[in-house]
Amino acid sequence: MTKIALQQDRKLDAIVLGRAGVDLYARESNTDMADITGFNKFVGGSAANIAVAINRLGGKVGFIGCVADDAFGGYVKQYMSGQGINLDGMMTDNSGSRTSVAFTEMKPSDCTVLIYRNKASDLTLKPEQVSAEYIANSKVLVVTGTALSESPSREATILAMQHARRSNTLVVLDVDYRPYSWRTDVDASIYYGIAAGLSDIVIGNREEFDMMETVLAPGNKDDDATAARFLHENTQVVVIKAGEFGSKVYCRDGYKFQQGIFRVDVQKPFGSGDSFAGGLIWTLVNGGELEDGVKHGSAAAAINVSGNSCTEAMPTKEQLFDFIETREQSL
Ligand SMILES: Nc1ncnc2c1ncn2[C@@H]1O[C@H](COP(=O)(O)OP(=O)(O)O)[C@@H](O)[C@H]1O
Ligand SMILES: O=C(O)C[C@@H](O)[C@H](O)C(=O)COP(=O)(O)O
Repeated sequence: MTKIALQQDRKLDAIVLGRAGVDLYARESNTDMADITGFNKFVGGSAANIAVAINRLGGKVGFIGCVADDAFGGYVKQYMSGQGINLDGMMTDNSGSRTSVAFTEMKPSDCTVLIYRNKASDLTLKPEQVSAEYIANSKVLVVTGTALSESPSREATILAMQHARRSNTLVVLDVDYRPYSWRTDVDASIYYGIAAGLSDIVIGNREEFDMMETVLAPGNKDDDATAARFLHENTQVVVIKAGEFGSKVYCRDGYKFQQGIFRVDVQKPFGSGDSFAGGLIWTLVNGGELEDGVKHGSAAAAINVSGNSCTEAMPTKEQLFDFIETREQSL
């Protein structure tokens, strides 16, 4: 079994950096966007989803990001602080930017998600708004990679990672690659390469690692070779997710293992990656083994894809353990 060394004497378990926005989920299931008659409103955005996932399991969570100075920004902050998430690192931008908004169909597969991110507020985060002291108060800094796609958020994100390294705060990179956010895959692979080198743990799916290998190993599809390539500089663990095929985990000392999925009745495919990261990180900050973390992440993801949203479908600790126990008993 593998333990990840963490600083224990910290006020926060994890700070998540990236976007928090509004998710509007179709009221009707299995209906095309053109025929949907209305949407239900939730807080979403990859980083907010991960923050809520860790918080719902019982972790103490902070956030670094930015929303617009408008009603949607107010709604996002009200929801997150209402959940008990510390928002000392959450900025409000009044330059005319807009809080990120996603509209989704509700289908088990081939599900359209339209994300409105013109002049997105989260990408206005500035280096001078990132506090070294705040990050030094947390066991883990979780970076969601879309924050690297544009300046000044890109510089703010790299600075946050450098602060974390200096204060022995464990750095986790969730690749969170949204192709339309980037000019080219070459640009993306360069900045993701820098961020991966600053990270202790890198979590991504095959397509995301393909993008990160654009320059160094174009066309590579071999997970073992990918892991070997990324297990350098500060990186101790590489997690390669594969949706319904589960995930593979590689450690710096050569140890590797796989985790399968928990089969459920899927309502929508999105939210899986964010709940997976939440379950994994929550386990590690509580001193759990990496193998248990990946199992908890997989279970949290299965619960989430069978739910009606991302944030509100994140499980509590009791729901997570009940789910795992029930599934294992029925094997
Ligand atoms: N249909 C599914 N049923 C159960 N678990 C799933 C399903 N899809 C994904 N998962 C779980 O969520 C994890 C992350 O999902 P994946 O789709 O690979 O991430 P991402 O959304 O970042 O691409 C998977 O490794 C798996 O454990
Ligand atoms: O990430 C977003 O901006 C919107 C999310 O909340 C959204 O619902 C989503 O697509 C999450 O998907 P995931 O990255 O597959 O977990």
